[in-house]
Amino acid sequence: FLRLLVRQWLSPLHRLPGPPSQSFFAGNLEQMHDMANSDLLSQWEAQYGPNYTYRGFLNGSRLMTTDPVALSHILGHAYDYPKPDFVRDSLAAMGAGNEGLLTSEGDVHRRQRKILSPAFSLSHIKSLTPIFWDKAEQLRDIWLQSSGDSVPRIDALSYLARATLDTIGLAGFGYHFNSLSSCDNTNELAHAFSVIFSTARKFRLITILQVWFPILRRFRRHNTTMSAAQATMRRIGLALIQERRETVSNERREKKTMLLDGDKTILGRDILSVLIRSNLSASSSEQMSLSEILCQISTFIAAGHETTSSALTWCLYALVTNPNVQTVLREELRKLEVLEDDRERLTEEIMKCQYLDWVVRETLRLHSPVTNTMRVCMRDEDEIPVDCSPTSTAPGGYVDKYGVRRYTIKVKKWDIITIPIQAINDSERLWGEDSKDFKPERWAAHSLSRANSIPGLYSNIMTFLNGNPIDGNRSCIGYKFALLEIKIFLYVLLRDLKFSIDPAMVIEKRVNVVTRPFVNSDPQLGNQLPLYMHRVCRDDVKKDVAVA
Ligand code: HEM
Repeated sequence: FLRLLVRQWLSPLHRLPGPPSQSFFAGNLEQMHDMANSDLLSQWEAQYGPNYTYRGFLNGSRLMTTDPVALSHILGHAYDYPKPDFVRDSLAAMGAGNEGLLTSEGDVHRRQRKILSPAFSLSHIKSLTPIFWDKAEQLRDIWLQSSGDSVPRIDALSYLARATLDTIGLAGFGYHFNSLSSCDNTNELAHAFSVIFSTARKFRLITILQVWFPILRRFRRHNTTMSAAQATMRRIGLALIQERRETVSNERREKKTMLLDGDKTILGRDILSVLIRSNLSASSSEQMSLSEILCQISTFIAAGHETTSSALTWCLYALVTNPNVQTVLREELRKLEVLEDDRERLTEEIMKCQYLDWVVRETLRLHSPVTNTMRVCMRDEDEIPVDCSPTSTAPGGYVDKYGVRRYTIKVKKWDIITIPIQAINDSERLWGEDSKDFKPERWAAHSLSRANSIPGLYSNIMTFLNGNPIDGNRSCIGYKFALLEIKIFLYVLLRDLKFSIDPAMVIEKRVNVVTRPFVNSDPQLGNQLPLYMHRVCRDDVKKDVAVA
């Protein structure tokens, strides 16, 4: 504790400008708690520039940066700037385990990422598309059946969450959650994960204390549910691994081809099978242990399920609040219908459809499922470079608290850095005055905008974190999986269904690891997105296009 106080006292971050602290104990943390629905970070950026500090526990200064040059440096040197221990611990407790890709660091991470990479290559992800099609069509049929001639109201969030859970179960490790077909949470694993992610987090002092005093983490809410979920996960995971190992050993014995291109069956194609093959091909010192493989299974669920369902839900929200965009998109997607008999070609064309791509990028920009992440400096000291290029209103660099213009930020070991993913994605400084508006067309002229310098893995947005790593790649390994899944779901759902929303309903964002919608007037119902929907036919599409 004393070390913490001394470290905070000695941190060079004190020199940076930033908002005044609100309390000695919690700094600005309480103020920042509901920032998904406030304009707090935009205001701070406008007032203090892209590099500033806010205050954490006992007024410790933490760096907040939306500066593309600083971001490239911090995220590019991922092993010198790992996730802080309390973030890893909290992700581990939420299902990712202590030895999975999301929570491992340094050489262990490098080794795991190398073994996992083949399973996330585009060619392999494409071979999983039959699962995406099946689950999207199953959901569409459920919604079509309930739509009939009337206009029913459904909670899009809960259905999409079930559909994406089923998808990751099958594509990730060949497991049938069957949560779309059984709406009552009867699957023990599905139930465990739904409890963990369902509760909105309140601002609580104990949460801050748990960051600094690990012993208090024993009193986390849902610890019992989590332990039960982890035990269930372990039991099911061990059985799945054993099954896959036997299949892969048989394959090797029979010298079957390791790649299954051309084969339309799913068996043996799931990410876990590819991981086990890739692991067996690695040298024994590089191989993952059984417990590491087990952790990857829960990591796929924790990292790949709620994130994708959140993205899809916000896509539908963006489309109901921008009905003209929904009409144009449906028209574009319906043009691809002629390829229905050739699924492979249709999938290729869906991936190439420019308007769909703009809509998805724009949704992921404005509604990033993960709104921020944290890093801690592990170099004894470092100088983080900042954007030095002058703008029309300001010269490059930043002015510190003492009025000195500086071109780097000095940091010391243990200094904490917040990467505000959503605030980078909708920064007015980077995206222009209309940065908060949903405008798919902005992507037509994107290469000319200042946002072009954001080091995002995908489309200069930070939703999947950074591309071009220098040392250590911590960007989302599943982003191709997510994009393909999102696009196929949107094609299937929008082609036959038209969605709308009650215009009087106020939708807010609630963040609990991922961002989900919440109806302001219905807090007791928790996270939800109530939408109206009805079946569309060709004539409706023509009429809508004429109006749009
Ligand atoms: C729209 C959907 C998704 C979003 C927005 C998303 C976002 C992210 C972000 C922001 C990170 C970095 C977290 C950090 O370092 O602080 C990440 C990492 C990761 N994601 Fe995703 N993700 C998505 C889908 C998926 C899917 C479908 C999978 C797996 C099937 C997946 C697996 C992972 C894994 C394993 C990591 C850890 C990578 C590493 O540290 O090397 N994600 N994701």
